[in-house]
Amino acid sequence: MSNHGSDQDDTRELLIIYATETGNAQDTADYIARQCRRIHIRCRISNIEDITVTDLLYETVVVFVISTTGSGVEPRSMTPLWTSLLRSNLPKDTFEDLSFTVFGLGDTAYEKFCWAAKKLSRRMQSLGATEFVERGEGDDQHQLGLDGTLRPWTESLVTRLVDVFPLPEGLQIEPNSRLPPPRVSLKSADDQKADDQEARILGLPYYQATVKANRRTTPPEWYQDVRQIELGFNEDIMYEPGDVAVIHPITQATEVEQFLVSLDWGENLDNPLEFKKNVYDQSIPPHIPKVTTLRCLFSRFLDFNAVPRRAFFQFLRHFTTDELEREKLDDFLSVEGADELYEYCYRVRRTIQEVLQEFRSVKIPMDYIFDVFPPLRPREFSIASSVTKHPREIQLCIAIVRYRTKLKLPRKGVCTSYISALQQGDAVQVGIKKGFIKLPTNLHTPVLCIGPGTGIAPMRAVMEKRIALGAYANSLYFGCRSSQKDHHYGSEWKEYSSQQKLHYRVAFSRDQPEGEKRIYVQDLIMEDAEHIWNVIGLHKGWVYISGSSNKMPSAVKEAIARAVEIRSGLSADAAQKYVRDMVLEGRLMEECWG
Ligand SMILES: Cc1cc2nc3c(=O)[nH]c(=O)nc-3n(C[C@H](O)[C@H](O)[C@H](O)COP(=O)(O)O)c2cc1C
Repeated sequence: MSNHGSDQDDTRELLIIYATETGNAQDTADYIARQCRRIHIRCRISNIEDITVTDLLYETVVVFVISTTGSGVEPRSMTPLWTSLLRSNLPKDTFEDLSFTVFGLGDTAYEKFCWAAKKLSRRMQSLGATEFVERGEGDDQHQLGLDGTLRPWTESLVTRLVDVFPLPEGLQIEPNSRLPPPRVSLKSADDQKADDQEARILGLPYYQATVKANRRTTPPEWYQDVRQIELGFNEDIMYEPGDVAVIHPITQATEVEQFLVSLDWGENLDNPLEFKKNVYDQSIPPHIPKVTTLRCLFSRFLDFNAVPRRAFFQFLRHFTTDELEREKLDDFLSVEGADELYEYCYRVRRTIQEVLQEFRSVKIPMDYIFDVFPPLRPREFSIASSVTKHPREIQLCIAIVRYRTKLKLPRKGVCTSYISALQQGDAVQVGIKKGFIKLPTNLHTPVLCIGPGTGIAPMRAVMEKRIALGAYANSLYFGCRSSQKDHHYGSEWKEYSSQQKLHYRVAFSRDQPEGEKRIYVQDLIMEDAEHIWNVIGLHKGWVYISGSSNKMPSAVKEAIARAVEIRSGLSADAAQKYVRDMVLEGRLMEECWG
């Protein structure tokens, strides 16, 4: 990448390509574009699914923003480009004129941290592209959230870009504190009727469902509220074990009203509004109706219960009229104030709504709603049923997210709160997405499922389908705290095993007397080394691991390797390689979530 003089201003442009599964990479692309604006570089932003190898040949500078999903896998939207990039007939100098960098989004709690970004970076270099800024790795576990890694990395990107594209004469780097233009202009559309459209689930087949049941399966006093949700459809739907249901939450009407009243927008709640996009390099939530209302936007499209990003406080700084509030916000945004902001907001998971209740003099100009409020995101849940056993139905096993921090009110998950309040007969929009599980076509091939906690959901789908097809070489290892409180689908497992259709093992971690070692699924796997080797080694069985705990999959794979070592006579290293090879052969699959 050579230095460009100021006479080449038309080249002060780059392409940001994002690959996202749940939207964070798109937000990140928006943020990078805003930072590039400060140095007068124009960014075009593209979803990776719209990009081909040929498109890349026409680019000179590209910033990739790539998340990782499903245990080291690239987001689905990236698969077509990724497959083309892997073609062996691409010459080694394909991208010799291209400078690129990658910012990965990931979570260090997963074994394959930022895997998709790493793979892409390596492949681009092997095809001749130059990595002009070292790859960045965003980590969900950072105490300041994504901002903790994204901000310093973007600073280094900006510095490098200024090096390469010196600022044209007369132009300065704009300070971060400058108020960006709003993403949209809103105007009243009194003569038109608002369309109270649902938020669509992007790029997926989606269906109208009716709630048939919403049952709490754990006792009221139990620490975790787990729900059995049954959704009925009046058409045939198709899904396979491992597939996930995507549900778009709707915020409760009273909550939306109270919030809009608190912003002084109560009088405009139902006034029809039209909006025009003002800026080319920032996104707005997809599928917003052409004529809408504040009520519709805050019920279905915008999230005021999210924990705010740092940029939110930057906007508040512009929109407060109170000197003391401004000082407080300046403190939060200063380098020295980072810890204070962490304590105030991130550690206790304070929400946008709660922050606004404290900064009372803030008046948000309505045109800034898409800048200040993040999109209300759909969430994914592994389906716990099979169409074979439950036609026209989807069943889910969901733990309602609720926990305490130092703040008085308990913290609640946005989507699971919506789900927990669903009543029989309510309508829900459901998208169906392919999961990462595949079943063996040969019914004699044994399967071994390990799904502790709500990780049991996709395993129930596997068992229902296998048993309905007459495949009885099934093993299930389940773990929970108590035989009485959270033994999900326990009676079904007992019945299948009494019919010799299932080898069922369960670890109740808290049922032992005080002081005794707690037992988990990995302990049972090690105890059952002979059975495990019989299934995976002698009969070439397939293994599925599923659960919400990030550390569990590696502990389970470790235990399987130990079992292999004990029974097969392989060395410890060879046994570990055996398990890694099972992953490569596609006979060990994971469906895990954070
Ligand atoms: C089901 C699931 C699987 C994930 N697997 C990984 C993983 O294997 N490695 C990793 O670094 N991060 C993993 N993550 C974390 C995401 O990469 C991270 O949350 C990121 O911010 C998501 O960005 P996106 O919204 O653009 O897709 C996973 C997240 C989920 C929900």
